[in-house]
Formats: sequence, structure tokens, C-alpha cells
Amino acid sequence: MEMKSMEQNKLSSYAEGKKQICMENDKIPKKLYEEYGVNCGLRDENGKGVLTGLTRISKIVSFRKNKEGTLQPCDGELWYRGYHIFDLIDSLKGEYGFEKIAYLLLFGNYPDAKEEEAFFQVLSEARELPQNFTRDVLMKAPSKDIMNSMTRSVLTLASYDKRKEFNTLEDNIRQAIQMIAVFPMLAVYGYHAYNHYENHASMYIHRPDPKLSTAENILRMLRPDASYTQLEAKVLDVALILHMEHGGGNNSTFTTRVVTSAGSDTYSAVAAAMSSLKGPKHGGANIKVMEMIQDIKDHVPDWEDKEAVENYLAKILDKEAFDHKGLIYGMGHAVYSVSDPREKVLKFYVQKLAKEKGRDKDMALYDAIEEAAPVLIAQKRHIFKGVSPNVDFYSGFVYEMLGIPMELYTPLFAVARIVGWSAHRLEELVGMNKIIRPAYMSVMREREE
Ligand SMILES: CC(=O)SCCNC(=O)CCNC(=O)[C@H](O)C(C)(C)COP(=O)(O)OP(=O)(O)OC[C@H]1O[C@@H](n2cnc3c(N)ncnc32)[C@H](O)[C@@H]1OP(=O)(O)O
Ligand SMILES: O=C([O-])CC(=O)C(=O)O
Repeated sequence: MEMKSMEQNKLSSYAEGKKQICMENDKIPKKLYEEYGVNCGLRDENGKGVLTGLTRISKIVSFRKNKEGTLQPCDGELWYRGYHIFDLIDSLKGEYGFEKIAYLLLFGNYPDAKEEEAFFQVLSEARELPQNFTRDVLMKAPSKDIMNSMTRSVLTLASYDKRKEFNTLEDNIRQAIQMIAVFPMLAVYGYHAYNHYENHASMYIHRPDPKLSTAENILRMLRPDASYTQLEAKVLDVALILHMEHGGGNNSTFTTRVVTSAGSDTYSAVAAAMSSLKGPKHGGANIKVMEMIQDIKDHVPDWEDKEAVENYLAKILDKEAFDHKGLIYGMGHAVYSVSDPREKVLKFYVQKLAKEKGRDKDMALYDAIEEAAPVLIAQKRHIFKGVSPNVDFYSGFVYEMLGIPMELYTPLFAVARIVGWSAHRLEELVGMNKIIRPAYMSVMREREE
């Protein structure tokens, strides 16, 4: 927000003066949570969430019972509509799967050939923005923060929808398909606008090709010559499938369900979810990982020296380096403990690509962080369920090797997760119809006049 610098300085110094009182009045001691049995972050310490709903869309497994019947942390599992994510990806072989898996998540059944073809066609036809939208909305006030540009575009799309007020189930299904179809354009064109106006690069807008899959179209629209290899599109397709859905409790999907339960329209629910996803503790971590890796390279002269990397990671945890937040990005998860299954798949592709592209030295750095970070975090924090690399740890490296600019990493997460959000919105509308309204225990002190 632009203000005159004098006003800005006055306001900033007022805000500075109010820091202390906020710290005093807004801090709630951790022991009160224990005393009243309130789970901080709606989770207990082993990652089990407070139950807030039922879903048939997906399942996340991070604990299994052993022979004695006690729950033990296990390798993470992710299931979409009854299918294990590894089996879904294996079953695709060389084919692209984004559209099929989107159908599965949205409608609950794996599509047969006819359903697949019809959905592909509908999605291709919906891949069109309103007339002059690119010129009038996307090219105006471009930003490096593509998540913000996309959110603005989503809210603006609402004014082009003459049936927005009706909010029937069929309107919601249509809007979900339209969102899934246009998200790649909002992301890529938003990037081109930023790259042109802020970085003075040449501007080109390639229209999507209705015959191509979502992953192919993303690469086609992104690259100046619209070309890509089949392997590149396949890797992107797999990455998108892995990011599509992650239960009802992740921050952005829960946001979708909360806003939906209030009766708000698709555009507002999606805008809220976007605002959640961009957070660096959630989907925004993929950009942070890449910035952190660059920071390590800049500060550890020999980044093949494992001990030096470990020492620098310790500084990051002690808030003495990088962004001073004390987090090693791409590590840890609210639910998973031993492993995140999506990271395993991404690592498989990363290793393949890194070899092909001569990035062995970078791969060794990632390996060193993957080995050292969980141990260091366990030493310096209170760990109850284990820490391991999450989906964001390798996704940026994959995208980088595909020549995708960093500004698009979190937007690509959104291009995939719009499917999960849409499925959860439909499930909320059909199956719930009750406003979500949890309780906060008041620890306020009543005061005398
Ligand atoms: C798509 C996704 O959203 S995946 C997650 C992407 N996010 C990141 O990669 C950011 C880095 N990671 C994190 O911030 C965390 O691991 C989160 C937000 C994902 C989960 O946090 P929590 O639910 O608090 O995890 P958990 O209960 O296991 O944490 C235990 C302790 O370890 C700390 N911790 C967990 N992960 C990290 C990390 N990567 N770096 C530093 N400390 C960490 C927590 O802050 C907590 O500290 P405390 O002792 O002060 O309470
Ligand atoms: O489940 C979570 O809390 C975060 C996550 O991995 C996702 O949304 O993909």
C-alpha cells in the first residue's frame, strides 16, 4: 500500500510502540493449553488431529498398529478414493494422468474410457478466459507474488459468472471444472506479465492446445518456443498428481471447507484457500526451500563438506541464519512422521533428472540436508513423532530442472490442489450443510469498571 513517506514513518513508529503491549496481552502460556486439555493447532503432540469431519475423498496413514496392538509411527501412505497413490501413478505407465485422477477425486470413481474422454473434452473447452481478461486483469498491476495475482483473478472471475448467486450443486460442479481448467493460464500468464513488466523480458502469450494434457499445456504456455519433451511433461504430470489432494485437515483444504460451510461462493472459497496455501509453513515452503538452498550455497563455500552444511543448518535452526525464523523448510509435517510418500516419488524423479542434467553436486547437498536436518531438529525442538522431508523438499528442485521459474512453484501446487479443494467443497455442500464453528475456551479475565 503506497502512503506518503511521512505518514508511513509515523504509522510505523506507532506500530513499533504497540509491539510490547501486543506481546503482553496476546501471549497465552502453553501450560494453559495443557491445563484445559486444548490441543494447540488442533492436533495432539503425535500429530493426531482433533476430528472435525468425515471424508471419502482421501486417506493419510502415518501410524499403524503393531502385533501387540499399539500404534507405531510408520512410513506415510496416501490414498485417493480407495487407491494407493503409488498404484495410481504406476498404473499410468507412460500416459498423462492429471485429468483422470482429477475425475476420480471429484466424482469418486475411476473414469472408464468414455468418461475419461468426455471429461478431457469438457476440461479442454473450459480452458478459456473471458474476453480480454488477460489484457484487462492479468496484465494490470502484475506482481512477483503470483499467488496474489491468481487470487485476484479468481475473485475477478466471479464478476463474469452470471449464475454466481444461485450456488446450486450443478453450478458448483461447473465452477470447479472451470477453475481446474483455467488455473494453469492464471499462473503462467500471471508470470509472463510479471516477467515482462518487472524484469523487462519479452512478452508472449501462447494459447492452450485443446488436444494436450494439463501438464503439456503448462509447458507449452510457459516456454517461448512452446516445446517440451515427453519426459518433462510426464514428470510435471506426476508432480501435479502428487499435489492434488491431502485430506480435509490440511490448512488450505480446511479453509475451503470452513468458508464453504458459511454458504460463500466458489470464488471466495478458492481465494481463501489460495491465501492459506501460499503460507511458508504450507505450500509456500517449496519456494522457501529453494531460497534456503541458495542461501546455504552462498554461505558454505564448500557445500560438499557435510559437516559445514550441518553447522549452517544448526545456525538456521537457532534463528542466526537465512530468514531467522528457525525453520528448515521442506522438513517436518503435521501428520507424517517416518516419511511422506510423495517425497519418495519426487526423489525418484529428482535422482533421474539430476543424473541426466549433471546436477550430482546439488543432489549431494539435498542428501546431506535430508540426513542432517531431522537429527538437528530432534536435538533442538520437542519432537514426539519424528521429522522427515515433506513433499515440498524436492518439488522445487524438480521444477528447477524443468526450467520452471521459482515464482511459479507455489502456483503449480495450487494448479494441482484446486482439484482437492473442489472435491472437498462438493463433499461439504452435499454431505454436511452445517456451519463449521469450533469453540475457543476463554481465558479472559473479567475486569471491574
Ligand atoms: C504441503 C505442506 O504443507 S508440507 C509442510 C511444508 N512446510 C515446511 O516445510 C515448513 C517447515 N516445517 C514446519 O514448519 C513444520 O514441520 C510444520 C508446520 C509442517 C509442522 O509443524 P508441527 O505440526 O509443529 O510439527 P511437529 O509437531 O512435528 O513439530 C514439533 C516441533 O518441531 C519443530 N519443527 C518441525 N518441523 C521443523 C522444521 N522444519 N524446522 C524447524 N523446526 C521444526 C516445531 O516447530 C515444533 O517445535 P516446538 O518444540 O517449538 O514445539
Ligand atoms: O497435510 C498437511 O498438513 C499439509 C500437506 O502436506 C498438504 O496439504 O499437502
